[in-house]
Amino acid sequence: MKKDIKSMTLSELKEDMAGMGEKSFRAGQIYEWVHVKLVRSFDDMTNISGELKEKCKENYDFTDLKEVMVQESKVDGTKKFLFELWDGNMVESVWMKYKHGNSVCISSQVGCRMGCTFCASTLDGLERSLTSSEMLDQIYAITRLTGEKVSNVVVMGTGEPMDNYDNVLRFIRLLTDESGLNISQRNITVSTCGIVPGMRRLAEEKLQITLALSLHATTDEKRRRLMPIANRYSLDELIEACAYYFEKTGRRITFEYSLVGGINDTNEDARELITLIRHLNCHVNLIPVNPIKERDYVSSTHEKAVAFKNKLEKNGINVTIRREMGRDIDGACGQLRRKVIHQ
Ligand SMILES: C[S@@+](CC[C@H](N)C(=O)[O-])C[C@H]1O[C@@H](n2cnc3c(N)ncnc32)[C@H](O)[C@@H]1O
Ligand code: SF4
Repeated sequence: MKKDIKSMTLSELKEDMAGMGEKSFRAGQIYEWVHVKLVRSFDDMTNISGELKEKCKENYDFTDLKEVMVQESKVDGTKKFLFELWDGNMVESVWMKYKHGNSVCISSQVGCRMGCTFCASTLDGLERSLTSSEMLDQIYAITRLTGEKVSNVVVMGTGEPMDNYDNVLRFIRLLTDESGLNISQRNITVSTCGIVPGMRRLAEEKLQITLALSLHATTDEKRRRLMPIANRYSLDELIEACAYYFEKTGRRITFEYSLVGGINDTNEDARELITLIRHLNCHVNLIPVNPIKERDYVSSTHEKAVAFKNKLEKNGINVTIRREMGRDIDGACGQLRRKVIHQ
């Protein structure tokens, strides 16, 4: 079986080159073509001999994505890309322009098996996990297509990163490698629905990335109604895992809280949330839920969202209402892919 060259570290590639009787600087050249110059095939590597290119083609797969569709928001310029993978599966990625730089939201799996009731990504279950190279490809393709540098990456598209732990970790190491795109760890956020062993394992890696926890409810009972994963891990365990992440990394936790009208946006919910997290070094991101047509959840009103935010703020909690990016372009992740595969 061929190896996936884009998922290999520079030292792994050096070892391989030595095994092929090549000089080690060749590994550096190839790595630069792949991860800095972002070429799409061995044939584009102009300083590599024909003979070595052939050897590489025999030994390695070179992943690439096919752009299927782009939607551009007329409101804020956000672009949503639908890409086709080598096996015909599709993934979505989103490009957002902020004052501090360009951010890309990538998918980590094709579909998801976590079953959160408000999420379009899980409606068809999990197809498969993405390789590290397929996660990098989303960023590399968007960089080529927009002609602009990406400075921030959020693993918040379709999929549960902790359900694909090893590939996600390798992806982060490659993305932050100084011989590659060299994106700062501090500019990377990984969002999880709350798989406690994965969160603790990530804490042990002592990376400087931000861990975002999709909380969405303040009691176990309410959370179980929204997110099946809450049957496996209690809020107490989750909060302890968050404290552990901070203890190991010094990075404050982000709590994602999608406001669903009449479900989790009351005054009482705000009070319970304060009690739950006030002892933690954290930030809360309130996200008015993006309704999907398969479910009858509605977004909280703007007034409710502001009242919720004010209550948290008065109690000393850092909080923002997330700017809704690209609502006019099938904003909730997983919607565009479903629209295309079910048409
Ligand atoms: C799609 S998930 C992917 C990362 C990870 N699986 C998780 O749940 O955190 C990213 C974020 O989008 C949120 N989300 C999913 N569906 C949404 C919707 N319809 N409206 C608003 N947020 C949504 C999730 O709760 C989560 O906070
Ligand atoms: S919110 Fe995250 S974990 Fe839940 S179904 Fe969607 S992608 Fe999966």
